Amino acid sequence: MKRTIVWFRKDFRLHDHPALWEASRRGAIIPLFIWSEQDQAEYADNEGTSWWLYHSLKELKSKLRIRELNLIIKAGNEFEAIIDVMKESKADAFYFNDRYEPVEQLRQERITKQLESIGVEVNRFTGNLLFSPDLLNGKGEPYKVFTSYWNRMLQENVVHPHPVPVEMEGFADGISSLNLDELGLPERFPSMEKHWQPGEEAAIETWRTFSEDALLHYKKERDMISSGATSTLSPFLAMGNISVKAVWHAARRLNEEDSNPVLHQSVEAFLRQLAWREFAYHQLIHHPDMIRLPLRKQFLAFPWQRTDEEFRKWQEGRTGYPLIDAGMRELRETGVIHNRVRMVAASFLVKHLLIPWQDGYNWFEKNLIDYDMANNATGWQWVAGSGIDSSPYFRIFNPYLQSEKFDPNGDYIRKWVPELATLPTAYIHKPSAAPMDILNESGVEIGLTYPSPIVDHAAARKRALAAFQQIKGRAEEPPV
Ligand SMILES: Cc1cc2nc3c(=O)[nH]c(=O)nc-3n(C[C@H](O)[C@H](O)[C@H](O)COP(=O)(O)OP(=O)(O)OC[C@H]3O[C@@H](n4cnc5c(N)ncnc54)[C@H](O)[C@@H]3O)c2cc1C
Repeated sequence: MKRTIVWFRKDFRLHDHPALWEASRRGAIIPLFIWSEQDQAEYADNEGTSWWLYHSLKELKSKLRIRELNLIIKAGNEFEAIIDVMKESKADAFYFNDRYEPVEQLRQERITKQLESIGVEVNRFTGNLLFSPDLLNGKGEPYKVFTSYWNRMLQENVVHPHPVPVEMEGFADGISSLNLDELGLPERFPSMEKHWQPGEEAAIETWRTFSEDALLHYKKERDMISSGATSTLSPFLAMGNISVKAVWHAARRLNEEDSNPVLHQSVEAFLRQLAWREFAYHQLIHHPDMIRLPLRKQFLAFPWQRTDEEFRKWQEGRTGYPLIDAGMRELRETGVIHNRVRMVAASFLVKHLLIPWQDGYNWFEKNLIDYDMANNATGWQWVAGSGIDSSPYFRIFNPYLQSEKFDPNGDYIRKWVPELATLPTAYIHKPSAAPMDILNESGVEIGLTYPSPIVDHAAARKRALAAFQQIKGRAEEPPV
C-alpha cells in the first residue's frame, strides 16, 4: 500500500484540494500540519488570523475524523517533523499545494530538495490560485498592466475543481501527534465571533448566500459601503477554506444558466476582482521585495513626514474625518474594512498625513482577518501610486466627497462612529462644518466628543502634491 503525506498550509478544506485529491488516488493518506517556527512567526502578531487558524484546523480535523483520517499535528523544525512522520508512517511520498509568499517559496524549495535527495516522491500543485502566477507576456516578461493580465487570463483554461475525494484511506497507527490545544492558538476571540464563523462549511455557505442574494447587484452596488453587495469571502480565500477555482467556475456557471445582462455584468465585475488577486500574486512572485520597497523606485526618495501622534490617531480612528474613523474602527472590531473605505483610509494615511505606506501595510498585516501578503502589498502600492498599474499619486481622494458618494445616508458612519449617530445626514460627513445649534442638538462637541480634523483637506492636498513634485522629475521611470 502506497502512503502519501499531505501537508496542509492555508488550504484548510477538503473540496478542490489538488494535493489531497491526487494523494487519495495513490493510496493511504497521512494529513499533516506543522506548527514550525516560521508558521508561528507568521501568525504571531495577528490574533484574528490565529483564531481563524485554530478553528480551521479544528474543523479540518473533525471532517477528516469522520472519514477515519487523523490530522497529524507536529511542532518544531519542519524537516525533522516530516522525517519523523515518514519514519512512523512508512510513507514514500509528500504532496502539497504551493504557496507564493517569498519565505514560503524558499521553504518549499528547500523541503522539496531535501526530500528528493533521500528518494521521497514530492508533488506540488496549484491549489490556492486559478493559475500558477508565473505567466509571462509575449515578450517573456511579467505583466505590468492589469487589463493585459486579465485578457490573458480569459484565454487560459482554469482547471475545473476537484470534489471532496469520496474514498480516502487513512493511516494513523503509531504516528504521534500533538493536540490542537497544545499549539497555544486562541480558541476564543469574542469581538470576531460576533462577525465571523471560520472554516470550510461557513465559506461554502457564505458563497451560497452571496450568489443567491447579492451577486446580481454586485457591479452597481459593490462600492456602496452599507449595501452588503460584496461577497465577504476574503478571509476564507486567505486561509484557503474555499477554493478560488470553485468560486470562479460557480460564478461562470450562473452566467451560463441565466441570460440576464445585469447578472452577466455583475459576474464579470466579480471575476475581475478575483483576477486582481491573481495579479497581486503575479506581482509578488516577480517582485518579492514589494512588501517593503516601492515598485516605482523614484518613490524611494519620497519626502515622508511621519509623526507617531498622527499615525496613532489614524490607527485608533480619531482623525476627525468620519469615514476614515469609521473604517479604522470597523477594522479593529471586525478584522476587515470595506474595499472602498480601505482605499480612502489608506490614501488618507499616505497622502493627507504623508506617512509611509509601509506603516499602513504593517498595521493591516496585524489587524486584517483577511490579511494576504500579495493583496495587502498590491493594495498599498496601488494607493500610494508606487505600484504597477496603480492609481497616479496626484489623484487624491477627498474623504468628504467619498463619504457623501458611497455612504450617502451616513449609515456606515453612524454604525462605527456612534458619537455622531444623531447628526443630520447633511453634516454627518463633515461635522466640523455643522452650525453650532445643530451640533448642540446632536450632543456633538468638536474637539471634545469628536476630534476636529487632524489636517485640513485642502492644505493636506496641496502639501501632498508639493511632496510629489520633489520626485516628479523621476516619476516617469517605469516600475522595475
Ligand atoms: C490598502 C489595501 C489593502 C488590502 N489588503 C488586503 C488583504 O490583506 N487581503 C485581501 O484579501 N484583500 C486586501 N485588499 C483588497 C480588498 O479590499 C479586499 O479583498 C476586499 O475588500 C474583500 O472583500 P470581499 O471579500 O467582500 O470582496 P469582493 O468584492 O467580494 O471580491 C471577491 C474577492 O476578490 C478578491 N479581491 C477583491 N478586491 C481585490 C483587490 N482590490 N485586490 C486583490 N484582490 C481583491 C478578494 O479575494 C475578495 O474576497 C486590500 C485593498 C487595499 C486598498
